Amino acid sequence: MILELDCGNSFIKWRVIHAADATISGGGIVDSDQALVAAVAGLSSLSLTGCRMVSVRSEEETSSLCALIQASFGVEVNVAQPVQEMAGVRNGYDDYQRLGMDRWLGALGAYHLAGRACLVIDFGTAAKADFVAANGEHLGGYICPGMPLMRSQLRTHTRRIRYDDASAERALNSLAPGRSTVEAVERGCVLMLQGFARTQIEQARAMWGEDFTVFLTGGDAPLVQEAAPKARIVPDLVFVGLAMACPLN
Ligand SMILES: Nc1ncnc2c1ncn2[C@@H]1O[C@H](COP(=O)(O)OP(=O)(O)OP(=O)(O)O)[C@@H](O)[C@H]1O
Ligand SMILES: CC(C)(CO)[C@@H](O)C(=O)NCCC(=O)O
Ligand SMILES: [K+]
Repeated sequence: MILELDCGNSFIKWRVIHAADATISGGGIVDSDQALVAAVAGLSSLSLTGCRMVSVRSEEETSSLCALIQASFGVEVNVAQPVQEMAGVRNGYDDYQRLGMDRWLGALGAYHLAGRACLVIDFGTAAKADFVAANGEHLGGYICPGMPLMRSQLRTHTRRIRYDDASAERALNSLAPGRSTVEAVERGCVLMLQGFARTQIEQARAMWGEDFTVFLTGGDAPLVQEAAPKARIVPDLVFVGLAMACPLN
């Protein structure tokens, strides 16, 4: 069994797959290293043979999590590293090491799945878009605040925007003009994300006509789905790229 980890800025997504056929025997989302170890250890009949990880965290945080995994489960951790080119995709950054590894693996996974030009839009703590041309050239992308960051900036920098998580969730049953603070903020931020998605799709269309595939991923992808009706929602897109970047046997 292989432990797969996607360490984002706010959450760690994990899953355990069987090495032979890649069937999934467990997975989840946790908000700390300790919660990760507890959740993985709680899987029945766990016998890990390896671990692969992508991290956008600092070197220190990443190596301390690797040490914890090794101490807890006795497996080496294979951490995905930046490269200029892999699986037919060429990194488009001036300095390829600066491109976020979650973005790079998402682009690898998408191009592998689509086999043609693709646009990957990932709605996590940050929202990001990446363009890969039909010949595998990564053209670059965009980064902007995701839902959690937009929300918290408004809450932090205004005196009178205050609401709890439960009312935030209720506010998203519609996108009609808000009639309360919580509705106005939550729906306004969702419309920002949808506008981001629509603009990227327009740009892809200007370059590629209709010959491209849109992938939506990240925890907040469902909020944007209606703005991208033809998109494929692939929650585990980063894991697809991770398996390509860190093959284990
Ligand atoms: N089951 C879930 N657990 C945690 N967050 C969730 C869940 N479902 C949806 N979300 C939402 O997903 C968002 C976080 O997305 P994600 O986990 O992709 O971010 P991240 O990987 O930490 O960030 P980034 O990829 O930008 O570094 C939050 O806004 C959160 O509310
Ligand atoms: C943009 C984030 C924070 C999204 O997780 C991550 O991909 C990252 O830290 N990237 C490095 C900066 C860049 O991609 O240009
Ligand atoms: K991530």
